[in-house]
Amino acid sequence: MSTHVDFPVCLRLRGKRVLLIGAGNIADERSQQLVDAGAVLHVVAPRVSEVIRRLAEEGRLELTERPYVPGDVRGHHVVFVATDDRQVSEAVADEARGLGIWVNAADIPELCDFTLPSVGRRGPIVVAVSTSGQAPSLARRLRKQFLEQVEPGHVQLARLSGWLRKRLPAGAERMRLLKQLVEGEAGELLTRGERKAAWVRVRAALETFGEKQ
Ligand SMILES: C[C@@]1(CC(=O)O)C2=NC(=C\c3[nH]c(c(CCC(=O)O)c3CC(=O)O)Cc3[nH]c(c(CC(=O)O)c3CCC(=O)O)/C=C3\N/C(=C\2)[C@@H](CCC(=O)O)[C@]3(C)CC(=O)O)/[C@H]1CCC(=O)O
Ligand SMILES: NC(=O)c1ccc[n+]([C@@H]2O[C@H](COP(=O)([O-])OP(=O)(O)OC[C@H]3O[C@@H](n4cnc5c(N)ncnc54)[C@H](O)[C@@H]3O)[C@@H](O)[C@H]2O)c1
Repeated sequence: MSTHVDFPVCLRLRGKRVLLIGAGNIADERSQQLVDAGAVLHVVAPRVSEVIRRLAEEGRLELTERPYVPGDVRGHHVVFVATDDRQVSEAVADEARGLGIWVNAADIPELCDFTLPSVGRRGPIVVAVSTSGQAPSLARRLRKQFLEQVEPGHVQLARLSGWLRKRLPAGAERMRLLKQLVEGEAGELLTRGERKAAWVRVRAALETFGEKQ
């Protein structure tokens, strides 16, 4: 049994050119996630699902309705293949590899430069579970369980931390304050839904911000 582990990252795809070959069931969810992430998405496929057609009509992706042809991959940062034809997936992966462009082939690990974890979201919080390719359906089950543990208070806490990050100058004191926000009383109160009491603690901490520098 393989003992390797994959290296997890969160890609910032806003404005990046992404190619998706195939427009069926698997491509549906991929295209929605990629468009939500702000990717400039180009889909190539002869048969197109309703979801992808609607996204194209809304101008949220570019659609080319024909089979893949060599040359399609050039000019993209990353490529996803989700076709029902293994030979097509191999040809796309070959072209991508020749150009040094990273490729994911749905359900074909040996063609993948990266694999996809099972993903769930609550606001800015992302739960992603990988099993290093061993058990995708377990990844899905665990993702659902972990996501249930993310409370509305956690989402508020993440948003508050993000808001403070933008407003306070970076440095040791900000780091201390944000760590204290999450690990201390304010975080505990927010997680329990006691927003007013939490805000009193945050204001007190902000009033003394700058004095300890
Ligand atoms: C997590 C998720 C993300 C996503 O796809 O978005 C994902 N697969 C999901 C579901 C799923 N896939 C399969 C089943 C049927 C049960 C089963 O076979 O176990 C189910 C369960 C279901 O459908 O409920 C079949 C399957 N998948 C792969 C193989 C090939 C092989 O193992 O050799 C086969 C056999 C094909 C065959 O037999 O022909 C391979 C991969 N699938 C991966 C990701 C990557 C590893 C992720 C990890 O490390 O955990 C990797 C390596 C490559 C990749 O695709 O990136 C998504 C859940 C999304 C969600 O949360 O809903
Ligand atoms: N749908 C599932 O739940 C599921 C589960 C496990 C594995 N898979 C695997 O994932 C892959 C994709 O499944 P799916 O359900 O999305 O298939 P699908 O039949 O819904 O869609 C296949 C897509 O591939 C496109 N395609 C075919 N030949 C092409 C070519 N030459 N160039 C470009 N596009 C081409 C088709 O036009 C279509 O849009 C398959 O290998 C399937 O075995 C799917």
